[in-house]
Amino acid sequence: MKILNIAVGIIRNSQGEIFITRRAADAHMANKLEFPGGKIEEGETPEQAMIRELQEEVGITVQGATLFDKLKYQFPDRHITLWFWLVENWQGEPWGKEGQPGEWIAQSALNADDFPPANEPIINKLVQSAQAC
Ligand SMILES: Nc1nc2c([nH]c(=O)n2[C@H]2C[C@H](O)[C@@H](COP(=O)(O)OP(=O)(O)OP(=O)(O)O)O2)c(=O)[nH]1
Ligand SMILES: [Mg+2]
Repeated sequence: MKILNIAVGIIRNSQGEIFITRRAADAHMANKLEFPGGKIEEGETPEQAMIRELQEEVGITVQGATLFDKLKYQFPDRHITLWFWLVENWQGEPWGKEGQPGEWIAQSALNADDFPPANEPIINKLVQSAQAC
């Protein structure tokens, strides 16, 4: 059984859109949409890991982030803890630096079915808070 700690960024612009990428066809949760991010390495804090992953995967330099939520999820083959950071200040323009497709999607238009099942409460929280605006 794998135990993984994952840090991801919910990159939100001033129009209320979120930058989403698509996971590779050969990855765990293949072809699902995701918040860019990945595994927290030895000696890193969750925030440091998220900052590194966003530089590596989408080419931005995070300048400000707040913890949006933290949750645990059990897949059949792995137990993961996910740290979701809300990123509203950064330098650069996010793009799929590793060849993965990326796009801006209105926060209110996110669909939990497109994401790994672990993300469901987070997507619901984002959609509900968008509707309240
Ligand atoms: N990046 C990301 N991973 C997610 C999300 N939701 C979710 O369940 N996951 C899972 C899928 C994977 O099992 C794990 C993230 O691993 P990853 O493949 O992104 O890790 P990584 O970037 O460090 O990649 P690698 O070094 O293993 O190639 O977390 C999400 O929104 N974003
Ligand atoms: Mg990743």
